[in-house]
Amino acid sequence: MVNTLGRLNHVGVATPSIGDSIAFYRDVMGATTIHAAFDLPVQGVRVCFVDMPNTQIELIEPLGEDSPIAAFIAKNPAGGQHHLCYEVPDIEEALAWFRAKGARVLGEPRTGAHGTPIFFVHPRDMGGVLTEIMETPREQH
Ligand SMILES: CC[C@@H](C(=O)O)C(=O)SCCNC(=O)CCNC(=O)[C@H](O)C(C)(C)COP(=O)(O)OP(=O)(O)OC[C@H]1O[C@@H](n2cnc3c(N)ncnc32)[C@H](O)[C@@H]1OP(=O)(O)O
Ligand SMILES: [Co+2]
Repeated sequence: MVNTLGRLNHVGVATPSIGDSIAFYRDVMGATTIHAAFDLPVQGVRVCFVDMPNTQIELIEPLGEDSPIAAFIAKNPAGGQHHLCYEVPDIEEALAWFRAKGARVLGEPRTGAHGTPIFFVHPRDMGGVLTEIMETPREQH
């Protein structure tokens, strides 16, 4: 059993329009803290965090045709819940653990939207849930 799994950092929500989604979370859901959207070319997405009392919603919009979420949006044109992200204290330790279990890790760790290394595990090895593993930011260790 993985004994280093930390808090749920965010719920990834894919959207065809971050602008429309921001309006929805602000005007319909009553979100009060919505951070500025920004492009993250290394991950192929435009990102915007919406704060919740206990976690964040991570709105992601495809950045170009090669985006890893392009196929998801093609299948779900209105968008939808895309991934869950858990924190771990040590990304290399977590990577070794998932690989030793035979889970399909998608690519190598890269810098994520919070500036710490992340990797993804295929939904087929995670009960149908695309899972992001993220190293906890230093100041929270
Ligand atoms: C903002 C930056 C960063 C952060 O710091 O937080 C991010 O969160 S970036 C988020 C976007 N990046 C990624 O998702 C990278 C990892 N993802 C991938 O490599 C791909 O999306 C994928 C998981 C391999 C799927 O790629 P796709 O091209 O869609 O492949 P398929 O269409 O062949 O799907 C294969 C299989 O998986 C099912 N699937 C696809 N996406 C999801 C999903 N989000 N949740 C659950 N299941 C998913 C798909 O339905 C296929 O299933 P079968 O039909 O049963 O084969
Ligand atoms: Co994410």
